[in-house]
Amino acid sequence: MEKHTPVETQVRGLAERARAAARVLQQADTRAKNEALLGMAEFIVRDSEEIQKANRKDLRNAEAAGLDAASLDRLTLSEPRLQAMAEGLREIAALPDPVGEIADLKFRPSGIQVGKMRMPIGVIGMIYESRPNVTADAAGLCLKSGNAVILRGGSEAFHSNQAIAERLRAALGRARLPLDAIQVLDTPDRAAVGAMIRMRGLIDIIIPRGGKSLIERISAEATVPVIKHLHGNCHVYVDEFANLDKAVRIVVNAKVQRLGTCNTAESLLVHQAVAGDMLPPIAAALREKGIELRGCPETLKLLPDLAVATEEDYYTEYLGPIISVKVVDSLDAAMDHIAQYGSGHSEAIVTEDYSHARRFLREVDSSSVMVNASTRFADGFEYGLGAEIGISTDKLHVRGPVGLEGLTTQKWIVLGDGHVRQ
Ligand SMILES: NC(=O)C1=CN([C@@H]2O[C@H](COP(=O)(O)OP(=O)(O)OC[C@H]3O[C@@H](n4cnc5c(N)ncnc54)[C@H](OP(=O)(O)O)[C@@H]3O)[C@@H](O)[C@H]2O)C=CC1
Ligand SMILES: N[C@@H](CCC(=O)OP(=O)(O)O)C(=O)O
Repeated sequence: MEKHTPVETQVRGLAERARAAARVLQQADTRAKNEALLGMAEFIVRDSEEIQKANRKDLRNAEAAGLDAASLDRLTLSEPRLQAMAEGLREIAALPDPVGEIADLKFRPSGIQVGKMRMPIGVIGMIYESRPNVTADAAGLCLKSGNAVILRGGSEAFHSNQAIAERLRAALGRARLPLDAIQVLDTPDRAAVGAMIRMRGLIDIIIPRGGKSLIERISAEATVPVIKHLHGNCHVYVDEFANLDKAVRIVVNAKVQRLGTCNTAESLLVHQAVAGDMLPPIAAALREKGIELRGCPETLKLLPDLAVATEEDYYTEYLGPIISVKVVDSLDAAMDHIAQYGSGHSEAIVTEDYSHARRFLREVDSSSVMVNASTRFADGFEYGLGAEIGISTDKLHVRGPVGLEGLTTQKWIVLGDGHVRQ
């Protein structure tokens, strides 16, 4: 008989219970799911002091471990953030239920009707950063889309996630839905991640949200299908036909609006024909916001006091107040640079030229490609999905911001009335 480690046995138990819960959830009616979502919001608000107490424990440990200020901020659950989490759950309750939706129903010459019905995926395993609000967002989206979920948040958020999960599960119980529809791993041991990603047959999809170390492990070890939500080395390309005012606004917003998110711009490309006019004001606007620029030799001719950008810089997602800069001699060179160094997340062109905009949209192979807009728009809420589980940098089964629909699949349905094939 195959031997399992204690962690593997623990994760298998969770996955088996999730599988059983998923079968019930698949049939759950919208009213029960919404009742649970509203209950989750209610309990999070009601027990906000308890949740913040657990969060303070995490914050103390994280501070002692020397976590940086941006990460501490992401970990913090203030009263307004808990209110926002609750509001997010209420918004998910208000979204239409995608499960059971029938589309494309058509008569065939044989007389049968053929169409597609939207279904939950089943059991989702999610591994994500130390941002405890994601626990509620992800659980809410999975529930509404009829999926059971096993959540593994960052270890720094361990106590916060346990406290939130307790409230989420209490709401499931009140709505008479299976508690095992939402389970949070109760160990920070990374071996549990290794076990989750090999639970083929019990977990249907793994959604990893994270950076390099997570990518490497998933790529080497996962046997369960994966929808990667990975790092964003996002670019803004200021074309030779760019409008200066738009360029400054877009570059500043894409870099500065939130430094630590995956859709933040990490690299600025500027066409050489306009670099002399546009780089100095763009650089000044970025520096005013405390951003350090690291440039190529051409950039340094215009802005000699900058640090030199190395090859490594162009591959780097800083998640902080630094941006790499490169002067390029054509639209093709900009797109080649993005193809080589980018992570396929989100890229923007600033241009007034229709043909360049069209080529950029068509030829850049990233999950979101934008014309004259900030990469920070790559977000489920901004795209009208209501909420998001994250941004898929994979091409299968869903790409870009993933909302309720991305957490479902479609099966074929056939309606006959005694029809047989000739
Ligand atoms: N595309 C998207 O939707 C999103 C992408 N991101 C990306 O995430 C990154 C920032 O988040 P960050 O917190 O640094 O991410 P990390 O990759 O460090 O951590 C994310 C999660 O993965 C776990 N993990 C990391 N490495 C391993 C490993 N080798 N084995 C097992 N588990 C592992 C972490 O656990 P542990 O706590 O043990 O470290 C944590 O739960 C950025 O690159 C950002 O772009 C962030 C949000 C959304
Ligand atoms: N869509 C989000 C970014 C994705 C996200 O949640 O990233 P992160 O803040 O790194 O966990 C936003 O635009 O704020």
